[in-house]
Amino acid sequence: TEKMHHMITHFKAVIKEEILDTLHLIAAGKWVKLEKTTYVDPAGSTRTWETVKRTTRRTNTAADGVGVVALLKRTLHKDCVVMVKQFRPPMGCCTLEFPAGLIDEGETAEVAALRELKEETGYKGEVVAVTPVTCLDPGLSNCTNQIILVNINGDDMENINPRQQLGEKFVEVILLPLDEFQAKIDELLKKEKIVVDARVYIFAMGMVQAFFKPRELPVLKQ
Ligand SMILES: Nc1nc(=O)[nH]c2c1ncn2[C@H]1C[C@H](O)[C@@H](COP(=O)(O)OP(=O)(O)O)O1
Repeated sequence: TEKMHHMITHFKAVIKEEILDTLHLIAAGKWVKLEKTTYVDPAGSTRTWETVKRTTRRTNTAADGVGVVALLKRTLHKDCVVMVKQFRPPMGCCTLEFPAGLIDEGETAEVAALRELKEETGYKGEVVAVTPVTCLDPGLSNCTNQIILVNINGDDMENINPRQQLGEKFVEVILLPLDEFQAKIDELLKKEKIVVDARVYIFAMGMVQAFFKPRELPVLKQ
């Protein structure tokens, strides 16, 4: 296993992708393309993989898109996570997601996050933290995201009656209290045919740990 670990950490990965890209294009649409990626595995065998890529990826942006974890903070209200529900054609149903979108040409992830939040929810936020570039479904696609943590001052006049700026999109805004985030998502899932985004549910599980089991001391396992 030590030899295997060495081979994996010294993986030489994809070979001459820029040349093989054009030779091994299987199909291309306006938004996505399907390619055959050639790479060398740890045992030295040359293999191929069917890879989905976005055609919209910019050369000067770190990630394809952003996801926004937006916390709405208002006097005399519980802090709420600002969520969006929308019909997603690939899923054939509605999904519960963090506000999100693709990064436009020349935009930073932070600017894209505040723009998408404003468009999809109407809220004006302030960036609190930014994740590194994260992968989304690496067995399928090279798609990447940065998650931006944003605070929204709900007492600010601008955020009292937020108005979405959607264009051709149809997005429903759902506010869920942070301290009951997982329970409220579970309620929604029971009530309607909706699929929750993995990042959202993992965040919800993390919140349960943070609220109810902070600094749990290590104990002897039974
Ligand atoms: N895979 C896609 N197929 C499409 O037919 N259209 C697509 C795909 N991905 C993006 N888009 C279109 C739809 C929107 O008009 C724009 C921008 O999407 P954006 O709002 O940035 O991202 P999402 O919220 O994740 O849709 O791209």
